[in-house]
Amino acid sequence: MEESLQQLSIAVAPPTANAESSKLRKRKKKKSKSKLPSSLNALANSTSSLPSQKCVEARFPWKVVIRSGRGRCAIATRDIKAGELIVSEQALAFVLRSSYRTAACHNCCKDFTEASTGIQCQQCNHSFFCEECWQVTQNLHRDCCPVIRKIGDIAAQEDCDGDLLRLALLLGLKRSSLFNESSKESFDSMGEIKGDVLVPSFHDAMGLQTHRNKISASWRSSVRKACERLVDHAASQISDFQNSAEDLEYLAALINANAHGMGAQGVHNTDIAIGIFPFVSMLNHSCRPNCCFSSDRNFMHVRATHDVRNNTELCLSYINLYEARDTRREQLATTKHFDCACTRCTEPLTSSVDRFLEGVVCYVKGCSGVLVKQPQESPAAQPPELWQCDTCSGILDATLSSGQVRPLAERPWNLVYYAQERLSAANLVYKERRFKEARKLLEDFLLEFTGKLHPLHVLLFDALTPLMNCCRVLGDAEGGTKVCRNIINSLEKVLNSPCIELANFYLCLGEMYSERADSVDSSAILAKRYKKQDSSPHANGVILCHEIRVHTVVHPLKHGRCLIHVLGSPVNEFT
Ligand SMILES: C[S@@+](CC[C@H](N)C(=O)[O-])C[C@H]1O[C@@H](n2cnc3c(N)ncnc32)[C@H](O)[C@@H]1O
Repeated sequence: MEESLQQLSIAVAPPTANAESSKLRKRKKKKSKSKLPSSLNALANSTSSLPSQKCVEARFPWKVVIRSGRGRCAIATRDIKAGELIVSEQALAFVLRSSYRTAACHNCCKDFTEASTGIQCQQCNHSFFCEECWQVTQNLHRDCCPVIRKIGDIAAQEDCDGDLLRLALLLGLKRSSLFNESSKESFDSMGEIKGDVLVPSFHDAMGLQTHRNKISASWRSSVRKACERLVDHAASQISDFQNSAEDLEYLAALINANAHGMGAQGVHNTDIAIGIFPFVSMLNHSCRPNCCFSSDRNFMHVRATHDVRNNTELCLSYINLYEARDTRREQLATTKHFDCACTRCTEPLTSSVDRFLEGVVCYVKGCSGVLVKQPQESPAAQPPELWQCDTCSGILDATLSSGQVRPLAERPWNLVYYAQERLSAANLVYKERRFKEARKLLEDFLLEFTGKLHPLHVLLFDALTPLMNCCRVLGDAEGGTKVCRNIINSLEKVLNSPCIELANFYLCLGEMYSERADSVDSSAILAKRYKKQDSSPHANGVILCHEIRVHTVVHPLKHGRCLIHVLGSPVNEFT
């Protein structure tokens, strides 16, 4: 889910499907007899059905079942091999993020290139289309274009996310078309399979979670005001706009709980758009997922990253997984409004890899264990905290004799605090693009805290990516390669490889080998070596793993490397 949406994170009043703005009510009396069909109301409150689930079962190896505490889940209906396609789905609706609105077509999400920059709508000035889409959608777009033009102002004045409002408007239009007799899409229309792709209907989105009762009051207030203004404007501009402010609020909450980022082709790690994919949304989150998703234009593809047994739940990750357990759980609770019940979050901390991510090296002489912070009764409790070693079982608190502990400044809670401060200072310099200084600060930070914090500690890990980038910007591809290898090493120990995070860093590694090969002109021998490394098992690992993400996207790989399908093989076999 997207950061800006998360910041707004949500609180939407329960939709009173029959409540509508007075203006719309008046308008409907005059213009339209249609009202929200009762069966649609029923779907909106249902958590038990996915209206078009027969389509899934007919084409893909999973079905939807309900599990207590997790709602609907996607369950494998046979053994699935790593790399197999779980689902391909066309977006029910999507919007380009405002900062990338010139990057791709607003109808099919195809990237623009230097040669073809897209046609800008001269009415709203916001939307861009490729030539093919402009031919077929310009009339449809003109209907909602005056409203789209207005959304920027409404969002700014009501302190609300414009992209969220645009997507809510598009979903609202889908909803209207369901019971608009003149529309081609009839109320009975259901999702369908076209070719190998699921094309959802609005029905399929209606049972999605919204967590409206858990949303903050400030979000509710700003989104509510923005939706009221949006509805007033839309009702005066769009014929048969059958949505009240409550309806749009409901859709905004649904978007916040379910929207997926969509990446730019050829640029890893960049979400240029957000979209709603009701079938993909059936997959719950796990901090140890067995599937991953990738987007290609306005399609989302999910693949298994591991072999999966029949009857096993299929899960994706909604968040960054190289985070401490508490941080992950807090992120999911505040931005997605649920308490994660995945296996990684519920296994005992003492035997989980999670203990290393916040662990401090044990102070007891001769012990190679890790001190783990013990759960406190109140999460807001102040230090001294209680830390216990996972190996010698030594307990560390403020009362420990001075012989056993390092100076006060190095007690775990102080140590972690100082490390955080130092890393934040270094990151500030990095963000100001003072790369030389930032590199020095990051290297000093690592020097000081390696050996004190556990080698897999998130703070040490978090220093590595900016350090690698500094090396690259400063032209030190060799230094960058070393740091990248450290990142991969930590990721492989912590995450359920192969996974997207690993794939991205393998790709970086391959790119850096390419850069090194290209930059070496004096020594043919060195260039040959780098080229060899570039096409080495490591680099193959990049391709094999990365392909999960870019399955249908041709990534600009150098030296004519081709994408090979060996997704079933764990990355380790290639390192
Ligand atoms: C995208 S939906 C997934 C489908 C959902 N279970 C349903 O019934 O529609 C995300 C929601 O599913 C539930 N969920 C997903 N992953 C979960 C997890 N690891 N633990 C508990 N609940 C989870 C939460 O309610 C979350 O807001």
